[in-house]
Amino acid sequence: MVLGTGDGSGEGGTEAEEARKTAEGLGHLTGFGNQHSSEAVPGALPLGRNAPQRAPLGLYAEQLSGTAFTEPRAHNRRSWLYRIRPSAAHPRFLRTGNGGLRGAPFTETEPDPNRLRWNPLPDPPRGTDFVAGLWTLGGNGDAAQRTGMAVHLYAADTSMTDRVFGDSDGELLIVPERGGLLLHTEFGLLRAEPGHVALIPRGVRFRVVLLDGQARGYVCENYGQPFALPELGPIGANGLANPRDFLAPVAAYEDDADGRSVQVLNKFCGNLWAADYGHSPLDVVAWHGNHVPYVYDLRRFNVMGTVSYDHPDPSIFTVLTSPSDTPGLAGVDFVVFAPRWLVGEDTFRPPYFHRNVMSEYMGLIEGAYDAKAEGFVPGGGSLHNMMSAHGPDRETFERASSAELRPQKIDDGLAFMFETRWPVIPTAQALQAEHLQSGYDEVWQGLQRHFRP
Ligand SMILES: O=C(O)Cc1cc(O)ccc1O
Ligand SMILES: [Fe+2]
Repeated sequence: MVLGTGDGSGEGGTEAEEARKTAEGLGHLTGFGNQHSSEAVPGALPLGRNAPQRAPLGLYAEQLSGTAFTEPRAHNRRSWLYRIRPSAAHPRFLRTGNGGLRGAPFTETEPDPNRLRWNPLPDPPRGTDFVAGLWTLGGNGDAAQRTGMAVHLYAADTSMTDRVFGDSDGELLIVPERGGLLLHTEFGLLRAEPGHVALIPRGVRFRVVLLDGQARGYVCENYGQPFALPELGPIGANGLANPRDFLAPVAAYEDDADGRSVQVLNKFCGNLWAADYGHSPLDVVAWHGNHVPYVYDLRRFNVMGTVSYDHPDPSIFTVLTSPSDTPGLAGVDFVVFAPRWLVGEDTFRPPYFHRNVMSEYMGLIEGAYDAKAEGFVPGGGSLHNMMSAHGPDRETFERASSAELRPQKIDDGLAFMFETRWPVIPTAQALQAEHLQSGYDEVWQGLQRHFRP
């Protein structure tokens, strides 16, 4: 597929309608971590070698490495791109404004043990695109050490046209809450609707077209090892997120007339840098490899749970995990609370009261969450940092303690969690935000004394 460059004036419909038509007709490749390959023009992919003396069709060969050359095969991520011009053909990057974006290390505020909860981001000023609409809530680790993560939110009302974004600091797990996204990446196009997640690997350039005229959601920026599927252990060979439900794009390229200027925004060690390319950097005609973007529909998650008693730990809901050097201890896990049946006998069924060494940022994509009767709303989020006491609010506790324990379908919501081994240090803007809720502690007030010795 050869693509227009999206100046928003396509004939026969609005930009959003055109984009939706494109999004609905997209092909894709399936599987997680595969060695995929794709060519938009037959013969563009060299056979039998990666770097022939002259690449086919006059293309330039370029390797994009997401892991060190020498990492074990099981972890190694790299792709070969065959493009109209090499990425190296660019002028100097210059610093540009970071807007609401912040990076690790997070040192603006004193680490705060309090439980915090936010309402959704306010609507953005008109003309805000995805990158301009990014707003960092907090994070941990150090981008320069390739450890830790950041929690960002975004609110946008405008498509990116003459600019693309790439993140040297980490991969981006995008969780749309409102408005579909059409992601034009170096590898081709992906459609991500609310209820899907999209992953843009470290360094991969992309621009975001809005399918519904406005968009809102969450982003987990993972500075550490790339997200992988969790081991299944005694669960067996199937279940949780099944590899074949991950969709990678097929090759599609933009071929501009010379002279068009495209701004490439690069996030590097927390700051934004910009360079004007004289061509579209989304000019990859063919590619192969496993450092690739993908989307996953969270409703495909094969939920496991108890069929006897007790509330299983939410690690059973892990979609993707970024491992650390310590087995079982994730830099960050992405966990989904998807529709499921609750059947536990003599069991307090909602999430239990707990204090956790891991830090939990939670967001809501739609509906409600079974631990919170009120105040945790779609587009909002909560932060329960290392060892902070939390769990069901008063209303949920009272209801669930006396509920009749019939099999019960939870199908009125889609919540998720970024769970990380280090505390999430809020940014100054997150602590000063008008949409930070006051009085969150009150949801646990009034839990009665029931002790009868
Ligand atoms: O705090 C939360 O709501 C997340 C969570 C859910 C659950 O089912 C068990 C533990 C846990 O931290
Ligand atoms: Fe929790």
